[in-house]
Amino acid sequence: MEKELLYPITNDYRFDQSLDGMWDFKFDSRANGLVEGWQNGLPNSIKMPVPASFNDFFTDKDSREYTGDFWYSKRFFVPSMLENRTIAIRFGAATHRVVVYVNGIEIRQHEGGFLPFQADVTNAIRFGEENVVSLKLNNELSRETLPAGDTITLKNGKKMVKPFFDFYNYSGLNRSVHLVALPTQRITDFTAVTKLENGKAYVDYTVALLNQTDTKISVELADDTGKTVAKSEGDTGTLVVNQPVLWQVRDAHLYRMSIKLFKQDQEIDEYSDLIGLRTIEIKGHQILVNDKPVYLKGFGRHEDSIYAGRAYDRNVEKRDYELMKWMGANSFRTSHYPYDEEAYRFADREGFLIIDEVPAVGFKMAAASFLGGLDQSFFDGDWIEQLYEKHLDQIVDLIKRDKNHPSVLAWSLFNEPDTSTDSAVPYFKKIFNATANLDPEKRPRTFTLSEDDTFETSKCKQFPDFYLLNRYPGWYHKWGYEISEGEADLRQEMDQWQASDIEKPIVFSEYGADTEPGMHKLPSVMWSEEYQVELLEMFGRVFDDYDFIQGEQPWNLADFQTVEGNMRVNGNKKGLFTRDRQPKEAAFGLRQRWQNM
Ligand SMILES: CCC[C@@H]1NC[C@@H](O)[C@H](O)[C@H]1C(=O)O
Repeated sequence: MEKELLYPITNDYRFDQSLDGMWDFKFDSRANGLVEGWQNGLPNSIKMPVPASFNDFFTDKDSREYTGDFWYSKRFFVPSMLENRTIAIRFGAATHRVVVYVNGIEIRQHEGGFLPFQADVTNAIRFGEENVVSLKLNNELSRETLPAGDTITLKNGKKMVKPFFDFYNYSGLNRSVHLVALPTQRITDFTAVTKLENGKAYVDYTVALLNQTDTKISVELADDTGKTVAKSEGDTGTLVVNQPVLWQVRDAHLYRMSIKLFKQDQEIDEYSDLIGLRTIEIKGHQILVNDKPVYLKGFGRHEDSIYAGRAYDRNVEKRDYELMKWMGANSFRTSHYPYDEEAYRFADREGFLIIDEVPAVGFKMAAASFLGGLDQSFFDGDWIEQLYEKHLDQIVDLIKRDKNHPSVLAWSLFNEPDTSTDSAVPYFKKIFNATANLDPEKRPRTFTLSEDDTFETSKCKQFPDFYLLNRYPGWYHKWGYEISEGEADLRQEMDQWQASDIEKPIVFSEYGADTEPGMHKLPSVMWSEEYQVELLEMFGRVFDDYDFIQGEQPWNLADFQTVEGNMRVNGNKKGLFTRDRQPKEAAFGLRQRWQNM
């Protein structure tokens, strides 16, 4: 659980320098880098881009599939003028775990490959000189890690991951690295929660400090013209905005919240960030934004692109937003892990709603179906206690990092966990109880129900504030000419939800068909573009017949890289767009449906 996750900025008190670029890189297959002194720098290393996954740069299989310890290292200068400040290195993510060394001294460790963390290096660096940061990463999976899987050792001695999910185990420094200099007495966090009443916005805020002695706080809110519209003082308070311009879905308006810290009337720190004035509520079968019902049109996505793997690439993000806007979308789920912080800033600006998901994926032994399936309940495993600690830790940090984004609609605490056995219930009860008050705004919490976890079979329907359904009739069962049976089964389940006393919205968070771009067949067959069109049309017909269905997010926005398997053709091809972001036939049909909604 990180203490400080504020996004790095530069101003008169704070300094932020990127350490992105080419780093030294070296595999440590015998895990003896530490003994050989790699914490002081890497001998006989190669150069590796940061941010990037290392996997797809290589031409040999052993390097691409490498599993185990591997090191990054970089020399960096710290100017003397930064003395008397806290010096830290902030990592956007390191996948999946890391030990941080500076000038040979171990600074800290971090577990969890999709959230930021900060290493305070003040006592290890030398001012006015070159310093060296060395990182020992590890990308193995286990049943007590997020995401879940196994790691095996082959007869040839090579390690290999066996994920309980299908996205590729891209590894490395997948997000930006920053060198930051901070005031020793400083702002470490803030919250801003909006209420709307009688045409005014009331922003209840809190400010957290490191070392509060003799300090005072002032807070201002400025509109997008820079005009101050509200002021307050103190570490908690309410900013009152007359005639607020609200943050609306696909019509975003942002305000800049500026916090100033004074000591004996002298300003010693300032932090500002953009917020949106809006409210979110689940009411009966509806999702309300600013008291108005919203129907979610969007996608499950992946951070995935050619060459850099899972690395955050703002060029890809920009193209994905242009595609989603072209489609008439208004939302997406960060399947199956927290995305880079910039992706949420895109959504804040574009007025997109985000279902923000932790990497609690693979919590289902049958999902290891690429490995022939493992027949037992995941929640009966002896790994559950360890897993719970890491799971809660990552939910805490996810909410701490993303709580002030107007785009965040809800928190997804699992993807397709096995909720078909009683042993799931105590685990879910602990997670949902422990996370009930983490979000100051108390946004809805949910998880995706896999297609084996139906209205009849799931034992955990009592927990979510609304439902995310992953359903694959027409693909994983009742496929091809049998699709009419698949539709009938789906309608039967929807009738059960409708007949129940459950008064919560349902969003379809996954449905789709693998589709080979350019494959055409009349009449359609599976894998053809025509089949994907017909399957999505089938789902559209069902959605239109049940008013408690309040959202549709087909799987996936784009094709993406997966593990190898006899059910994958160089990746998952359920994208509405190809991996290089060009449309398949189904994109045009779905666009027309959404334009007319
Ligand atoms: C029946 C499970 C479907 C599965 N759901 C999780 C996604 O991460 C996968 O990509 C998707 C698929 O297999 O296409």
